[in-house]
Amino acid sequence: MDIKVKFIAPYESMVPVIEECRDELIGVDLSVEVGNMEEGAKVGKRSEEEGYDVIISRAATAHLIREVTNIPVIDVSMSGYDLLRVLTMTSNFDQKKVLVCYPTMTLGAQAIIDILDLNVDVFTIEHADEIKSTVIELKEMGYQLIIGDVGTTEAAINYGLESFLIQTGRETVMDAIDLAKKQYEFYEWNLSKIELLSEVIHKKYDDFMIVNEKGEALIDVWDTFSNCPIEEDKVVNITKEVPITNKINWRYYVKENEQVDIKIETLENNGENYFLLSFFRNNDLLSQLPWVQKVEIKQKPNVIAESEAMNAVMRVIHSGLETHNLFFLVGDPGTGRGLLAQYMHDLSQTGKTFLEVDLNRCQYEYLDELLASHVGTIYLRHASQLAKERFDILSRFLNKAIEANIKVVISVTESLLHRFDSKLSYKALEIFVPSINEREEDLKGLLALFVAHFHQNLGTSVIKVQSDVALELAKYDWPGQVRELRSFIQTVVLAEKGYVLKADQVNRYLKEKRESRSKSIYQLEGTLEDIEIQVIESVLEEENYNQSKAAKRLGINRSTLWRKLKKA
Ligand SMILES: Nc1ncnc2c1ncn2[C@@H]1O[C@H](COP(=O)(O)OP(=O)(O)OP(=O)(O)O)[C@@H](O)[C@H]1O
Repeated sequence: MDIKVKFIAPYESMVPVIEECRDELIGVDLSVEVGNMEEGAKVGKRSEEEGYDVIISRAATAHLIREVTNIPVIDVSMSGYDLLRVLTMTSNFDQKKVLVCYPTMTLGAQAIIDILDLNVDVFTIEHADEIKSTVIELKEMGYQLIIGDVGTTEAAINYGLESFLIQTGRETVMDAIDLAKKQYEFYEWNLSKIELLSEVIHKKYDDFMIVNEKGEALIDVWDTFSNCPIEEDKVVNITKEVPITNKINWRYYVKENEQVDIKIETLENNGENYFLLSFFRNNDLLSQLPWVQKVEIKQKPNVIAESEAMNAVMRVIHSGLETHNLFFLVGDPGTGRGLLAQYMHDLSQTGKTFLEVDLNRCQYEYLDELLASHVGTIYLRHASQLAKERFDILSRFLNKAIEANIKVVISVTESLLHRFDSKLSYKALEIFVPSINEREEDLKGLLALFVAHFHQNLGTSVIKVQSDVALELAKYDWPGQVRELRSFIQTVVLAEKGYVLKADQVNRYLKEKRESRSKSIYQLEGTLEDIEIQVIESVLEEENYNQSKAAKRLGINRSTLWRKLKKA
C-alpha cells in the first residue's frame, strides 16, 4: 500500500515544484496544501485525523506541526542547491544585500558566497521571533535587499525593503520525500513493535497507559473504559508523586460516584523512566479473584468479652493496634478470630476496605493486587497448612503490606511465628483467642446476642433466656467453639415457639447433641427427611458449623439448608 504523504507548503509558489515531483514517485500517495506557521499546524493536525502517514513541511512551520501531531513530520531543510539558485539570481542586483539564515545554513552559505565571490553578507538568527528586530536593525545598517525564508521576506516587505525568498527546488523536495519514506518505514516498524507489546500487556490488563516522566502518554489502551478515566493533570501528578521504584503503588480516584483504582508500575528503557498505569473499575480486579471476599462491615462488630480471658484479648488488641500492622490470631476455628479481625478493622481502618482471603485457594502470583490504597485490613485464613515456598511468598507480601500501612490479621490454630524470618516475626503481634471453655462468663452475653440476632433476622419467637440456661450450656465442651454454640442456639430458637427459653428445653437439645456425637454412622431409620437431617448435621459439624461451607458441600444454597434445619 502507498504511503500517504501530505506536503504542507509554507508558500504558494512551492506547490507547482512539489506537483512536478509527483509523477516520479513510486509507492507514495502525495497531496499538497498551503499553510504557513499556525495555519500550517492546523492543516497538519487535520491531515493526521484524515489518516495521512507522514507530513512534510519547511522550517518553523514543520516545527509547529510536530508539536500538534503524533505522526512523523519531515523538515524540508534548505539545501545548498536552493542557496546557490537564489544567490546566483540576486547577483544581478546591485543593492546592498544580506542573506538571513539559521545557524545550520550559515557555514554553507558563507562558503558559496566566498567561492563565487559574491557581494552578499550573511546574518544568522536563532529563532523566528528575532526576525522583526533583525530586519529593523539590517535596514538601519543600510541593507536594501534581504534574502531569506517566508517569515524574513514578509518582514522585509513590511519595512519597505526588497526581498528574495529562498525557494525550495525539485531536488530538495525529492530528497524530503525520500526521507519521509524511510522515516515512515522505520516508524511503522516501531509502531508494529509497540502494537505487539500493547497486545502482550493487554492480555494482563484491560485498560492501561504507559506515560513518560512528564505524564505524556506513549501508549494507551481502553477496553472497559471509553477513554482515560482520570484527568490529564491527575496523570501528571501521579508521575510527580510516585517514586521510581520497582514496588507497585496504587492510587484511587472517585469519579461520578465510581471508584477507579490505578495500579502504578515503573519501567525503565534506555535510561528513561516510564510509568505503566493500569485502571480498574470499582475494584474490578479484587472482585475477579474468587479467593478474596470484600466484607462490608455495616456496624461495629459486637464482641462479647465478659470473661477475664476475652478481656485480656481486648486489651492486647486495643494497645497493639497503635503499634503494629501484623497480627496473628491464634485459636481454634470458631473462637471468633474473624469477628475480632473485623473489630480491629472497624477500630483502626474505618472507611477502608476489609478483605478476607482464603490462603488455601489463593493464586499467589496475584497476592500483590490486594495492596490497593483503599484496602485497610487483609484477613488471611488457613495459613497453618501452607507449604514452605508459599511461606516465602507470603513473607514478602506481608512486608509490602506492612510498609503500605495495611493491617494484616492472620488466623491460625497454633503459633506460626517460628516459620517466618526473625525480622518479620519481630514486627508481628500474637493474640491468643481462648476457647469457649475458658470464657464461661461470656456465655450469657453470647446467648443474649444470638437470641436477639435470630429474632431480628429469622423472626424466631424467643426473646428472653432464663438465667440457668448458660449454666447448662457451660456443661457441654463445644468442640466447634462459639460457632457451634451459635448454630445450636439457632436450631433451638427455630424449633421453640415460646418467648422464654428455659433450661430444660435447652437440655433436651443438648442431650440429642451428645447422643448424635457418639453415633459413628447414620441411623438408617425414619423417613428420608430424618436421614437427610442427620447428614446435614454431621456435615455442619465437620464444617465447624459454618452454614455457608456446609451448604456448598451439600450442593444446596444457604436458604435451602436453613429451611431444612427449621423443618427438623
Ligand atoms: N466474643 C464474641 N462475641 C460475639 N460473637 C462471637 C464472639 N466470638 C465468636 N462469635 C461468633 O461466633 C461465630 C464464629 O466466629 P468466627 O467466624 O469469627 O470464628 P473464626 O475463629 O474466625 O473461625 P473460622 O476461622 O473457622 O471462620 C461468628 O458468628 C461470631 O460472630
